[in-house]
Amino acid sequence: MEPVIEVRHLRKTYGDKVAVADVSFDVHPGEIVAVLGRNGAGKTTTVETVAGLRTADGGEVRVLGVDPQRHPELIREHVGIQLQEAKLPPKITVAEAIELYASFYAEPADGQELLALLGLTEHRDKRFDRLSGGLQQRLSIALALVGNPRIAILDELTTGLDPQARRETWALIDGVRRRGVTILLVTHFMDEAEHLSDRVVVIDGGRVVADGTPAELAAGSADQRSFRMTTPEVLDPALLRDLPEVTDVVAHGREVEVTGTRRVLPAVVLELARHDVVPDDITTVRRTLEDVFLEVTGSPSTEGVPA
Ligand SMILES: Nc1ncnc2c1ncn2[C@@H]1O[C@H](COP(=O)(O)OP(=O)(O)OP(=O)(O)O)[C@@H](O)[C@H]1O
Repeated sequence: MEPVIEVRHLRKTYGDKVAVADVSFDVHPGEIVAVLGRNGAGKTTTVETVAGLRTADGGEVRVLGVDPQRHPELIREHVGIQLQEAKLPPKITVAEAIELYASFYAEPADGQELLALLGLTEHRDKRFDRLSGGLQQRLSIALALVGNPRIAILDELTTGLDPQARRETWALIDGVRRRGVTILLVTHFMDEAEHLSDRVVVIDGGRVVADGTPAELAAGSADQRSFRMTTPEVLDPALLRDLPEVTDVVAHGREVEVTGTRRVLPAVVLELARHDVVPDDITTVRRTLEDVFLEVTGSPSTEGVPA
């Protein structure tokens, strides 16, 4: 199937500041793709360019086959966008906001159904300024979906929410996906990307540093393996570091973690045997997305509960 979003060598600068240096990725129909990266990585600039809200300085963006800058009416009709800060009149109620947004579209979604999908039915008469952060967030998602979009762009979906509200929001996104909406999601939370998305595009310093399914990213490159073992005596890591199959050795006392090529395990065991060392408790190491993030960006992602 043709991708519904194609980004090729996107570049965007603000004066001297390079916000996006070179970003390319595709999104296919029905996929949930997370754009993951720390603050300032260039995520928002990227997705706002996809939505036609910013103009690229270089590269190419195609949404549903067209340049979003040239066909704003098509983008408005088929792309729903939830931006970082929902700006609504303070006194508007939940139901009124949905009705107002629905009036912008020729064929809007069923407002009642949307309220139910997002758990807002019982809050329909509450004023916007009286809603908790979690409810405001849900309303902003509902508003992004009210035009029955084929693509929804959700930026920092759960920032500022408590852990329970985050989990609830995740469950709602699963519901949105089941409606067949393609979702481009911006997040700086690893667990969110891992939980919600089919594919993760990691952006750092305005460039894509990794792109794959959460499982692919966690598995690492096909040629890389890591394992842990315990040795009878504390081992001099230099013994293993010189092997051509080994790329890294980390020792904590008798516990050693070795990373290397596909053949690293037999090479290490053979080398140890030459020194009469028989390792014990050999286990292969499965990397998490957090490890991948660390590896490709050089520092941890934002962890834990949003501030
Ligand atoms: N309108 C603007 N004018 C000048 N600089 C900008 C503008 N918008 C973004 N930037 C800068 O471009 C870089 C990328 O910003 P962007 O908002 O795309 O990153 P982000 O990954 O979405 O970060 P955040 O999670 O903080 O929104 C940042 O250094 C930011 O300060």
